[in-house]
Amino acid sequence: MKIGLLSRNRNLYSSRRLIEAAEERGHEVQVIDVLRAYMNITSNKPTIHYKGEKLEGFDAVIPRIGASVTFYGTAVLRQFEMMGVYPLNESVAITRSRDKLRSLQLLSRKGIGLPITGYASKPDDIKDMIKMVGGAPLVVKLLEGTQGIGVVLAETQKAAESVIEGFMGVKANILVQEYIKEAEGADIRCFVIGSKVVAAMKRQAPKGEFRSNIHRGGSAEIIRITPEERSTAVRAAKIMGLNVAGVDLLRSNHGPLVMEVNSSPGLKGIEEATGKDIAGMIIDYIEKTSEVGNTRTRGKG
Ligand SMILES: Nc1ncnc2c1ncn2[C@@H]1O[C@H](COP(=O)(O)OP(=O)(O)OP(=O)(O)O)[C@@H](O)[C@H]1O
Ligand SMILES: [Mg+2]
Ligand SMILES: [Mg+2]
Repeated sequence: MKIGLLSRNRNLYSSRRLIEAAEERGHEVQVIDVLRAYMNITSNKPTIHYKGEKLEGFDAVIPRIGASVTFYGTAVLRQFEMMGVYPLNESVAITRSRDKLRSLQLLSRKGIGLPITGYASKPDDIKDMIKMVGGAPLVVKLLEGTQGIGVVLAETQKAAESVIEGFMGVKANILVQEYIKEAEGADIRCFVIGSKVVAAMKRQAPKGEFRSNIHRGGSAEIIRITPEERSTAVRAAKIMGLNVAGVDLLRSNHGPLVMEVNSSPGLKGIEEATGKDIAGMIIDYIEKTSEVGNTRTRGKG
């Protein structure tokens, strides 16, 4: 097969591993920096050019589109879809998963367990909003945050009020969420391929910290998950329309709660923690599933 890897940097661990796994299996891989691709959207003959040449003959594309290039990156991916190229994850599913509110709404509609979550733009009554989500302690999250930055635990009503007021004062988009204390500073990353969790790791925050992000000093180890956790992760990926997803769960005393569903989950942490060849499994999955039009949007993007 000829596989396009949509990635801004071929030297990142995930890109390197995917190239390696594809080449080991006899496939040809071209790395495409989406920002450098340009497209012709004339009726009926979608084309993509790259460095002066037409991109042709691809059987599949693997999107590894960073959050900061979602808009243009998904447009390039959509163009591939319109050309009949099989996408590992579809553009519509990626767009959907990048919108945290939309994702939570979709998951809630299907009855997936979620922490009680509130969202507001300019509430007149912050006290009532806090009451609505069950009161302090609360987790307040900047929607644009990653790696745990902008995730704050407000332990008291007063702290919650002032954190929310503070974020709103600088016009930040925030979520206000029930604090799952019994998770004890851990979350579980389930790596889903197709309809299976192929690997799972537990990330544990250091002492005195509730955020399990590796960037915040968290540590990762392989973990056995329960059948309920397994089915929750698989269902969440499916609801988002993602073939490959990183589903983050919190263990609450009323079952697994989905924190988020990631459409370009990194391979480094999970391969190191579990010793599994996730890149190889992704390429095997593409071999089994890549067919023209084998997407929910039937190649219409
Ligand atoms: N409602 C919650 N209850 C308990 N712990 C939480 C809750 N929300 C988040 N955490 C902890 O804080 C960490 C960071 O939160 P989250 O994953 O939402 O933000 P982020 O990692 O900054 O964002 P992103 O994953 O998009 O980069 C989680 O991994 C988890 O350990
Ligand atoms: Mg996170
Ligand atoms: Mg996240």
